[in-house]
Amino acid sequence: MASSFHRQSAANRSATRGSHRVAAIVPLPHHAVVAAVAAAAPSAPAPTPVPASKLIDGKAIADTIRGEIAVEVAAMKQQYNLTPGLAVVLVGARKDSETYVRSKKKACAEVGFDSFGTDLPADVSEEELLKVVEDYNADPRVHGILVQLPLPKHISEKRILDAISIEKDVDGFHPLNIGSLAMRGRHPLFVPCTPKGCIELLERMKVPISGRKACVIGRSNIVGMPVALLLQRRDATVTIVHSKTPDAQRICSEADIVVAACGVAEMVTGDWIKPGAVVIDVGINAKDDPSAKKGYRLVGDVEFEGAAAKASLITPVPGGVGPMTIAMLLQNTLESAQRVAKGESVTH
Ligand SMILES: Nc1nc2c(c(=O)[nH]1)N[C@@H](CN(C=O)c1ccc(C(=O)N[C@@H](CCC(=O)O)C(=O)O)cc1)CN2
Repeated sequence: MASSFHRQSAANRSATRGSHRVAAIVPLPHHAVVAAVAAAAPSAPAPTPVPASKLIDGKAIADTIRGEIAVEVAAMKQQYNLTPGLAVVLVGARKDSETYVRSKKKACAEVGFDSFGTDLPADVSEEELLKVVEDYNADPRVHGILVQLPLPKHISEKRILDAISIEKDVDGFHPLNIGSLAMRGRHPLFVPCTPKGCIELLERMKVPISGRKACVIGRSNIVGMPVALLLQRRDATVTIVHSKTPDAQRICSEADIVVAACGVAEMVTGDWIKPGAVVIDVGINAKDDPSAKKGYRLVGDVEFEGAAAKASLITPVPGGVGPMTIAMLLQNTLESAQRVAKGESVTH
């Protein structure tokens, strides 16, 4: 096909204008053929833009929260002469982890926190990493410790997370914090940041939770399981669906609130969504896109256009849950520093 597809050169086009001469034709390079075919082919209808009123703007909400935290930090400095401090430990050189760690340190500076950082090589030993955690446990300037995940395979994530002092566990991953989250009448010192961010989005958007059916897709320790516990604590009727759940789509399509945290790009399509449901998309996946500058774009675990057509409210990716993760980390660190400032003893 390419060889039979031709265009007029600019010179030939101008020569034809008004003269009815038959223009000479020149072969077109392959890439131009492809572009021209695409332009000539009946194109798929452009997706209908999602109305702004349906979008949960996580970035704007996170910015508001960060502003609120900055005000509290200034007050704390004045009243108690105390500055909240966050220690961030990075192991290895994963590009995404480096980006998140940079964003966390920048966010600390913006709200007036002190930040401390330790960058370790990917082949660091478990013992060396434990020593770093223990030093931060003992440092009174540090109110929160965060070890960026994932860790290299040779390091036991469990051993490292368990070593973080419970009163500095601002990621909320310590088993005592998760255990308290699961028990009625108990209150964890810290709630994991991404699940906490999902609930904060629902609450700030005034989405009723009590008595509603919620479906959480995914059962990870970091997101699926704690977000399900948080929804249940707010009196939602929660179903967790996962890779072994028969008929996950039907179960999800009965939910008033959907939290997608399955880690599979665009798995949750419009037919999973009940008309009027609220959709919180936790996924961040890179999808090839030759038209994008980087050659890819970020998509969630939800197929956005299809789900948005059914939902009453939906988070975009990027700009939905992601920015809330860092805002909640700051909030947890502030709470930790406030406990110290007020001399509150930490009990479980
Ligand atoms: N110790 C931890 N490790 C990891 C956590 C965590 O909560 N604690 N969560 C994720 C990564 N993460 C924070 O660490 C994180 C992920 C995404 C975002 C974010 O703002 N995403 C943006 C898009 C960013 C981009 O362009 O790539 C968005 O969704 O708008 C912030 C933090 C795993 N590790």
